[in-house]
Amino acid sequence: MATEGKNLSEYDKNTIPNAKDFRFGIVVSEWNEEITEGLFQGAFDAFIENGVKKENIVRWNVPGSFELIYGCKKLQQTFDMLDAIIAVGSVIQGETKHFDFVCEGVTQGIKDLNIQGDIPVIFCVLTDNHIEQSRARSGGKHGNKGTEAAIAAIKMAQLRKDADFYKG
Ligand SMILES: Nc1c(NC[C@H](O)[C@H](O)[C@H](O)CO)[nH]c(=O)[nH]c1=O
Ligand SMILES: CC(=O)[C@@H](O)COP(=O)(O)O
Repeated sequence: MATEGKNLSEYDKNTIPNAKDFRFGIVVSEWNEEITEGLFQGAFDAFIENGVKKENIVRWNVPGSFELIYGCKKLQQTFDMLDAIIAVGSVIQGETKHFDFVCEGVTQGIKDLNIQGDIPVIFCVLTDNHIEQSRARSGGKHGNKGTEAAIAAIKMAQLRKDADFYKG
């Protein structure tokens, strides 16, 4: 189902693990700040609504979505007690193929961080044709992808905790 057929902000609270002891990082791209601030707020609010303590949420900013890769890598290394990280970005098609390379680079880079690192990195990067699509997905008619990302982060933090428990 495409985003068009669902609301990114809707979730069943009964399926969300207890997040009160989890610690999260959010790395936010400054490109398309109107959009990325909306995504950040959606994620932050969802964390608080699900019991995460404000003091357990750390935010770093990076210049653009391509820098999310390095920023998330350094956050993993610097705060190794984090339970999950969200990478927040907004890439909007321009006149050239740059959009394609930024989107592909960020996607592959964040994928690599999930393979190489031990802290899950959640992909909260909008890749839109125009800003109206971005607005619709960062608190507009389709909800907020930041909310969706926070829920994913909580679920992956719980999966990681369960895996470590079973590993002993
Ligand atoms: N056009 C967009 C960019 N471009 C900048 C790159 O992300 C990067 O910062 C630059 O190439 C220097 O390494 N970034 C976005 O996040 N969104 C865009 O629409
Ligand atoms: C995603 C981008 O880098 C893009 O917005 C840059 O715009 P342009 O392709 O017109 O240089």
